[in-house]
Amino acid sequence: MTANTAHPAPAPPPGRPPALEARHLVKDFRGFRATNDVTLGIEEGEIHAIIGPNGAGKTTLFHLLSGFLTPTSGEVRLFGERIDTLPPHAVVRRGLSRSFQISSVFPSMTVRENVLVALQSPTRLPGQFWSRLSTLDALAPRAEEILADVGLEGAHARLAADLSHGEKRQLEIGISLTQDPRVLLLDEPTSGMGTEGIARVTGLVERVARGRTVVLVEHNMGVVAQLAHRITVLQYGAVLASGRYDDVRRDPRVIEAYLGEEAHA
Ligand SMILES: Nc1ncnc2c1ncn2[C@@H]1O[C@H](COP(=O)(O)OP(=O)(O)OP(=O)(O)O)[C@@H](O)[C@H]1O
Repeated sequence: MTANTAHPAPAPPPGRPPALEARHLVKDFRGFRATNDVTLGIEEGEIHAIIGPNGAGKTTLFHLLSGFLTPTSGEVRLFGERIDTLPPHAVVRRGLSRSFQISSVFPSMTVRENVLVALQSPTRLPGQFWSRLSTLDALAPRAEEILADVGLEGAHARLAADLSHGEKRQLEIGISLTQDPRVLLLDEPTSGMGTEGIARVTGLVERVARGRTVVLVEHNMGVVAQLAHRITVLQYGAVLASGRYDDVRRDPRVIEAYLGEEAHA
């Protein structure tokens, strides 16, 4: 398996801070250290995969990076600005959006309604939870655009409950895009999918990554190899290795800890 050659890793803009940065992040849960001194810089325009065995701390790191958990110590910075002290909605306003491993889709609404509700969420229209119909009309073209971006243009009138698992993931990514994120965090976007769904969502991530920074947790190493410019391997909450896919997969510590035989392929 070879690394992402379709688009080379972007060169970090000189003098600019990373898009997303963790500095000495620590998270303790009642004495258990789930995140152990994680320092990590993700450059603007990069697709960065976070991998590691079950329980390695990937989801906890995601929660910390997106403001859903407050670190015990350390810092998170978005384009140089500290965000670890901000609530999640304030982090979204600054340009970071995430999708969830647990579905965030409203099943009893249509696909289009799900996107419209997200478009008029309080993070976009402060002080209003449910806007007037005229506002909904104004948002309709953007909703159609997002549905086309995620390949659901033909499904806008269907109930979200009736979507396939893969289509739900497409819709979740669409919902994340309503916030116009500069940095998009995707938690296991291909989990539970067959070959066809994996190929569709991988292509979708490639598309939405254009002009954005994407960080994803992903177990499927084929997907990681195809998408990621750089990867970070977590083990016991700490960074075991971080760098270009081809370099990291040859790191003997990574081979021993995680990749196993696949790394020799
Ligand atoms: N709220 C919590 N309270 C106590 N322990 C927690 C909490 N959240 C996570 N942990 C523990 O922290 C460790 C890391 O969990 P985390 O879910 O971040 O790992 P992961 O790499 O995402 O795992 P998986 O691949 O299975 O999703 C695990 O041992 C988990 O039991």
